[in-house]
Amino acid sequence: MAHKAYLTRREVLAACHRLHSPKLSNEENRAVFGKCNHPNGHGHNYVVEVTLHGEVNPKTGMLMNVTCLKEYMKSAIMDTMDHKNLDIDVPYFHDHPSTAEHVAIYIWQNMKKYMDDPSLLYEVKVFETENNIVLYRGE
Ligand SMILES: CC(=O)C(=O)[C@H]1CNc2nc(N)[nH]c(=O)c2N1
Ligand SMILES: O=P(O)(O)OP(=O)(O)OP(=O)(O)O
Ligand SMILES: [Zn+2]
Repeated sequence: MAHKAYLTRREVLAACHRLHSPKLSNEENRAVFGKCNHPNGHGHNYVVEVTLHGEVNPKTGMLMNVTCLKEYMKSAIMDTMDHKNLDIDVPYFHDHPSTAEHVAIYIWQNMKKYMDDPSLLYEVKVFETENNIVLYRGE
């Protein structure tokens, strides 16, 4: 019987953003997002944890070589988001406020695009700060 396990890799990226919704007026944006709506933006060191769930190959003892997961995360997360202005450099955030919720959803969708077997993706966890954390499982 093949065992199933969860495999998680962590990456840290630095990016800046401004919480602002084009669907709200400037006054509403200020009221909703407060200091995070400041026009000049602010930065975070985002911690991202991607978790896979699948069978452990009895021959290799691996669900997936972590090196492979690292490559997926480089393409889907680091190359597109690290040291960028999310609202300018990442098209997804041109019409989605760059909240941690949307960052997690964006990463989920991008990982699915790069993975050879997207069915292995179980969860994306985004720590926007040490205190603000979002968990997304594709719902
Ligand atoms: C703190 C910050 O710098 C933020 O950008 C926070 C402000 N509040 C907030 N609330 C959410 N539900 N999701 C967020 O990403 C977020 N970012
Ligand atoms: O408001 P910040 O940017 O300091 O980020 P935070 O984690 O929401 O701050 P706190 O949890 O201390 O309010
Ligand atoms: Zn922020």
